[in-house]
Amino acid sequence: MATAHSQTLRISSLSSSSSLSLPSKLPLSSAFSVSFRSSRRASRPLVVFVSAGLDAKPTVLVAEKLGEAGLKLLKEFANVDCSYNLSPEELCTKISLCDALIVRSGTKVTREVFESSAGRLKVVGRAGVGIDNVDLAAATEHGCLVVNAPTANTVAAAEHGIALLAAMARNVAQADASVKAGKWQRNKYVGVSLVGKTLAVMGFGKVGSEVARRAKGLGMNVIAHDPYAPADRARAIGVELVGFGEAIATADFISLHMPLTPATNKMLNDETFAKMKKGVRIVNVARGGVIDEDALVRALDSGIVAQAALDVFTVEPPPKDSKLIMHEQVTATPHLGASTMEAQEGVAIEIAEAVVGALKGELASTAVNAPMVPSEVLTELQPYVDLAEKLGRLAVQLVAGGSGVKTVKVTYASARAPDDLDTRVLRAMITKGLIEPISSVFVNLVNADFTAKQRGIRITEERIILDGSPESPVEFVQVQIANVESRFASAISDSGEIKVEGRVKDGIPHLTKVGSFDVDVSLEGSIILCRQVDQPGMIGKVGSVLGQENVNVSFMSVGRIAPRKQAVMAIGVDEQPSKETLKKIGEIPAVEEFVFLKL
Ligand SMILES: NC(=O)c1ccc[n+]([C@@H]2O[C@H](COP(=O)([O-])OP(=O)(O)OC[C@H]3O[C@@H](n4cnc5c(N)ncnc54)[C@H](O)[C@@H]3O)[C@@H](O)[C@H]2O)c1
Ligand SMILES: O=C(O)[C@H](O)COP(=O)(O)O
Repeated sequence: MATAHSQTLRISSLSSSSSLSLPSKLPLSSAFSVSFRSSRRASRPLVVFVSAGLDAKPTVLVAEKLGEAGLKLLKEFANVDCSYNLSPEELCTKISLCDALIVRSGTKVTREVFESSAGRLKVVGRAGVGIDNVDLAAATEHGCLVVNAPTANTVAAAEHGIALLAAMARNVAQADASVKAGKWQRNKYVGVSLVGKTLAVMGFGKVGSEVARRAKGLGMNVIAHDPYAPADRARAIGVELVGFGEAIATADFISLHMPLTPATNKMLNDETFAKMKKGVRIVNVARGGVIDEDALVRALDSGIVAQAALDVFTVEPPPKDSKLIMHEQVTATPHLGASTMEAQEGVAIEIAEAVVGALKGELASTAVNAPMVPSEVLTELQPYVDLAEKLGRLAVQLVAGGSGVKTVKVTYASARAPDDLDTRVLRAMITKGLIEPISSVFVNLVNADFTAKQRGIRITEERIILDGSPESPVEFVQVQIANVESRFASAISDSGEIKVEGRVKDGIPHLTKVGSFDVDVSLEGSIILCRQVDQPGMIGKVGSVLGQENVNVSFMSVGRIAPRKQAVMAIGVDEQPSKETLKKIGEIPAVEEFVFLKL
């Protein structure tokens, strides 16, 4: 293998005029401007979700009632259209004029909504926890970020769960209706006590654990079932985590607090009701779909379930003649779990901040369909993110037309321990760099993996663990594209792949290797790569051709195998040289091949 040396020259400014057609047919510009700009800019968004031409205020459609404080925040940044009770058709019509949509649980954000938005919709904010009313797969495919407000209504939901538990046990709703009907039925509405009874909390997350804490205060014996909850968190509040079978078989009361997922759909059904203690009482403030409602009616009729208190239903609002709602042993509320003044103000602020942040290009910490990376990690990774995207852009432009990119290997060399380096953002940005120059697809952190998969590009990642101080997160990043031909033969490494490697120096991304040649050019503006026979005067010759067209050279570097043998010259240019100028470079006798690459 050739040992490549490199010499770096900083050249202030050279220029000229002339031309040549580009050796490849690759479209070099992308439909959207790129989110990561020159690392010399003072403050840059990490991810731009709004299309580039959007200099005017973005438009946010608020499709369900939102607290005033949240609306105020939104209005400071965006045009806010509050249109409630839209039909699905009206929503699809409006959405093409909106950059963000805010909903609660009452609006179905379907695939049709994303399709109708024609790419403009960049953020869906769910003012609450459950995102089962948003088609997440469709959102991801359309590069639309989904954020929720996961914490502000936790206490409200837990309090409602406890309210339903107590109201059910003491027949509060039924007795109230009876008194209002002019009756005085003291013997009919004898209840059951909570103290000393076993409550099974199904789903020991935010709401479930708050319900458990409160139920302990009421003197209940609380057990919980949650396959993903840490046992020590449960133990800390005196709750034992048990298996599903044990939970439903031993409980006097069951309270549901898991999300609706394919795994939890109709989790309580004929089979599971049959395994419960006769006379069990059930509370559901999670999602209606976790119970098979017809099976619950049967279980109530047979007495397996003595009572149910339900805030949520498979279809909301439920049909007026619903046997379940009309059942005497059922207490029902119209999805009120999150509906306290306090929770709604909190949720509105939480979602408004997340949506505004996302529209500004910040990564929301409550993103549902994008990697959640802590902001300090993002800040540290920022120049590497820039590097990653540019290496992807360079690598794909080196591929000869018709080769078809299928296999990409990314290597990160770092002194950090593998679990101390989150490469998801870097991989996404390399994918963005690889795909955007060759398609009209807008790639962001949300849809990068999906888009790569859809295009049949397999991206594998590898780590080189370096000795030494782990001060900087990454020493260098390599992008290799296998099984392709290159427009610039020197970009093919000894092992046969197109290879580009880069580093961050003083906060600025640099290209430091092309194929087997060491170079050093800062990744700003565009780049000309030239292979020539190493000889005196080459830098001057190329520089003066560019100078004649007033093309500003920002950086130049020569990597060579050995003195007077082949060398690769990397030239950073601020402007795009004309075809004539590129042709003149190609005509310099010692130049064997060259390529112009747009960053
Ligand atoms: N009625 C309302 O107005 C209202 C208000 C807030 C939340 N909710 C609903 O309550 C539920 C819980 O909300 P949260 O904020 O506590 O969410 P969370 O994500 O904090 O907790 C959900 C818990 O369910 C667990 N889980 C997942 N699959 C499970 C399974 N198969 N079996 C048992 N546990 C499982 C998870 O591990 C997690 O700990 C959600 O469905 C949410 O939509 C309803
Ligand atoms: O998942 C949630 O946050 C609750 O179900 C609340 O839904 P809502 O915002 O429609 O009240």
